[in-house]
Amino acid sequence: MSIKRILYVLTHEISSDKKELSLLLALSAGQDSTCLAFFIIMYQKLLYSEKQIQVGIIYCQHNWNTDSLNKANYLDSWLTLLKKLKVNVTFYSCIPSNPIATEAESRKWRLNLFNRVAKKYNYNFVLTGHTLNDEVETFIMQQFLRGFVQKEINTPVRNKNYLQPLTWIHRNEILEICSYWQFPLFADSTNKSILLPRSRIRLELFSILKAFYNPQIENSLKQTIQTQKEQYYSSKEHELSIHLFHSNNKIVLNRLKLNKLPLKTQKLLWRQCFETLGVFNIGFYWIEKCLFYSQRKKEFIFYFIKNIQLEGSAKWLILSKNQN
Ligand SMILES: Nc1ncnc2c1ncn2[C@@H]1O[C@H](COP(=O)(O)OP(=O)(O)OP(=O)(O)O)[C@@H](O)[C@H]1O
Repeated sequence: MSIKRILYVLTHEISSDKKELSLLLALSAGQDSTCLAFFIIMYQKLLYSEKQIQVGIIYCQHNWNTDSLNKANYLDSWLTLLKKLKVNVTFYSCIPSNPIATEAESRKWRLNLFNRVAKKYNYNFVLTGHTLNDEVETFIMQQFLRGFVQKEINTPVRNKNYLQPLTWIHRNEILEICSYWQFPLFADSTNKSILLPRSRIRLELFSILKAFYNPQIENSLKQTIQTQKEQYYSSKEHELSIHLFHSNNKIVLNRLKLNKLPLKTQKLLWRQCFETLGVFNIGFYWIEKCLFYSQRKKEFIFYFIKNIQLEGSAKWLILSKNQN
């Protein structure tokens, strides 16, 4: 993996016409975000004559496992190194006011914190070190562990200013870069605990799939995810044009516009509508029902599971949730 290519991707991801740019990097001390930190610093140094780039590094010390203290010490030495290199970086080390018990809670806490710090100090972008493997593992969790980890895999506080510039690189390639450049790393013991669903997928499921079926399983899945994402974003664009009204318990759609969209897009849109009302992973059967009813020109009312109903008239379709 060439450094040039990574810097090229970074430049594209962080495309901004502004002369001044400020980036907040979420550093966990793991290999991926450490590697990203060094790339950002390189990017800052290389572009210094064209752009003024402010770099902030945020580390959240959630203390939900015993490694956190060691990590904090490790980060101190990392910072000393940055000072030696005369790098202009602002560092934010954050500790929760109350103890956090689980990984899911600490994740929620730190995402909120990233947003707050970015807003307060005017950072244009928040960058995380997610890799191709993280995306693939999340995909598997969404497919097979529905409901159980729904809260963990949904990231409600994210917004478009979140960048994940390493999602096209395999974790092993990052490790190679880190070893080659001898970046300081911290091995988080929780990454090895099969009690966490994500680690179990990585350490057990993928190792079996790789050994017996497809050594490139992550890359193959990544392509599927990419196609899904493209469909999702194109349906998001359509969504804006057919939504007339939209709240947590009611969505009004323009039936005529909806019926002009390709079937695939209509299906995705219905799925998104259910998700807006808090119903995730709606079955194919119900989506087919929506397609069937949206073709009907007569007035109708159809009751779904979970207090959801679909009402239709010649022009409108109203998907709503009964609160009682
Ligand atoms: N405690 C934390 N403080 C700040 N950012 C974090 C923290 N934990 C995770 N992140 C951010 O979220 C990304 C993905 O989180 P994940 O739990 O997969 O990290 P990790 O595997 O422990 O470390 P890394 O991704 O750096 O190898 C990290 O790359 C980092 O950008």
